[in-house]
Amino acid sequence: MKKPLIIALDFAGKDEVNRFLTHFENEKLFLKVGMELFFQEGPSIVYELKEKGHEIFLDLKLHDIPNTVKSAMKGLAGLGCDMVNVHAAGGKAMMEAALEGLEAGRGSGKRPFCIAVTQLTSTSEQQMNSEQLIPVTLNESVLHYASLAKEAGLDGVVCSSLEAREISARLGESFLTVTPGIRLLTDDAGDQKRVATPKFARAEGASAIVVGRSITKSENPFEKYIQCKQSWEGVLNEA
Ligand SMILES: O=c1ccn([C@@H]2O[C@H](COP(=O)(O)O)[C@@H](O)[C@H]2O)c(=O)[nH]1
Repeated sequence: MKKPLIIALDFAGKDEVNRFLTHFENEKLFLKVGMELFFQEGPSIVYELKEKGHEIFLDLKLHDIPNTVKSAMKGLAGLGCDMVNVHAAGGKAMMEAALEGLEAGRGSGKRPFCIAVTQLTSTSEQQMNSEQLIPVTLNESVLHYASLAKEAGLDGVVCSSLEAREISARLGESFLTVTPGIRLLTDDAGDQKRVATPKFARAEGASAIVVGRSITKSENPFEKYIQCKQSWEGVLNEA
């Protein structure tokens, strides 16, 4: 994977997506389809975006018993997306089952990358300790989930940029660290707790950044996309 900037298409439906994409006429993008859009539009949204030449991260964060996740992944494998994910909290057996499902469903096609969410970037250490009753540091929890994902054979994790460096150091550079919670310095963090700039994410060795509202809610989405891209590529001197 070539260090993509992935745009989170958190929209209610196709019309909004198509309106948004008019700002990106000749760009081939890496787009994230999440629950909001997929639950509204179903598989056709993936087919249509792929048809336009975009790469797709289908971010449905599966978390269920192994048998259910395996069957669901078998279905998702046929959609032609480039990346899918699960919650590492579902456990090693569930993650192994996800891979089995993807292998079973891919036919002659390429298996999409399969990554695991560690701790959501909207979770703080205090919240994790008090609500999930996980009595370790957030860093430890993320590293533990990342190790579990690696043992299960997954291709990488979703984590914040703050944990990317240590994950790569422990689990290897080829183990993907896909990092949401990305903001330029002047952007509002909103519900995100573990936030960083694209430039910081690159310095910490993140494999990919996921940017949603900073671009999608901007008055000039293309200009904001270019700013984020330049910060990610180290061209724009955003701290
Ligand atoms: O830990 C996670 C896992 C997934 N996400 C998703 O990324 C985008 C981020 O959107 P922003 O508007 O840039 O905050 C969103 O689709 C989340 O579902 C995440 O933020 N954190």
